[in-house]
Amino acid sequence: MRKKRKGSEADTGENAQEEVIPTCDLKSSNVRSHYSLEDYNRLKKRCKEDRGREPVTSFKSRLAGIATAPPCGASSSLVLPGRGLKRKIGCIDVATQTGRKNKFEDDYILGDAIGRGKFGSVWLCRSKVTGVEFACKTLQKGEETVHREVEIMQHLSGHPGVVTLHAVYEESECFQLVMELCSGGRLIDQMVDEGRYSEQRAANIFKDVMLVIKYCHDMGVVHRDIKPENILLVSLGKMKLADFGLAMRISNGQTLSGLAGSPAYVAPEVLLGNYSEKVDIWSAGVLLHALLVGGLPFQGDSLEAVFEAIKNVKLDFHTGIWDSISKPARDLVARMLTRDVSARITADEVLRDCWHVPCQRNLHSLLISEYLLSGLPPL
Ligand SMILES: Nc1ncnc2c1ncn2[C@@H]1O[C@H](COP(=O)(O)OP(=O)(O)OP(=O)(O)O)[C@@H](O)[C@H]1O
Repeated sequence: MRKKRKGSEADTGENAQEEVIPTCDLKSSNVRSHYSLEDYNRLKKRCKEDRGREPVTSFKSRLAGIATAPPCGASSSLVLPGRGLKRKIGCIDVATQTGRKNKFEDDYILGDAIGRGKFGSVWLCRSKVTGVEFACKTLQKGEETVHREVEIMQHLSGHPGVVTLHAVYEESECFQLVMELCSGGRLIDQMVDEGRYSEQRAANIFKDVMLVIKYCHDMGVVHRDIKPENILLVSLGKMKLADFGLAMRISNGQTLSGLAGSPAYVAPEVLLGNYSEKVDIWSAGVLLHALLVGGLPFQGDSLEAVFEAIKNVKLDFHTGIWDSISKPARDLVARMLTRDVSARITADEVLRDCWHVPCQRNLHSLLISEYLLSGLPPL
């Protein structure tokens, strides 16, 4: 029997709210995702105290992971032909089947561990033929959603904003996913190190994030776990979206159910039941807030409090730090963090927004806020 991984509908009950700090692995995304960046040190201490309690099973299995993937090849109401579905859902796509002929170790030399998620380890590896370095993610087959993660990565691979899947090796117990190596680290680590971003810098990274979200939506995929922990940096300030472990196929007009995501980034409608690809817009709005302000918009001392804030807190864009942020930037965050899903803007509309494509109308206010932040005179 397959185990349930991130996203099992069965876990949407009251247990979902029991766990406050689900994991103490500070290298993982959870602690940072749930709380403000400023709270990081405080949480570090609490995590230390909590160490020894039930670790991984409590979090993604109860909260983040929630919609189960259909077993590979099984039919599912969530896998319908729809927009952008360039291939039918299946197991392993031909393009990445080459690895099946050989074993992984015939073709690659395994190096050091470079990342660890709750459901897989990521290693450095080097091609024996070309000498090129890659990242290799090992996914144990027992996990129900593993097949879906592989399939969705194959479906999306090729876009400059998606981590390219180079090869898939299917072994009896696991899949080895050979991916392009993103050596710039995670956006979250840069955010923690550097604090809030200038509007110009935030706009640069945010635009790339939105381009890849729009691509996913056009391809009929909802990522469901947009957060800076899943944004990997590459050279020249470019980024790649990673970790499609919670991603789901969706067709036009279809809705998903099941609690999935990371608490601080989760959209209110996810907590209520039915939702669509617009959840990624909400999460990207939380990310934009974090980039501009240096903290998360919806916080609390418990998971319940965070959810309560997501459902009810009215953000005030007129006081405090927002004073130094341009009106177009504030407006964009507000339009993304709109609880009324039909009023929330789409990825396309976000990309057409004037803030990150400075137009005549708001260029001036952007320059003013850059000036206020930097102390340098505007150009
Ligand atoms: N292509 C890559 N290049 C470089 N590092 C990577 C790559 N893919 C993943 N990593 C590293 O490995 C970590 C874990 O990867 P990933 O998020 O895919 O695993 P996961 O088990 O699905 O994680 P999570 O616990 O967030 O669900 C990432 O945070 C990152 O540090």
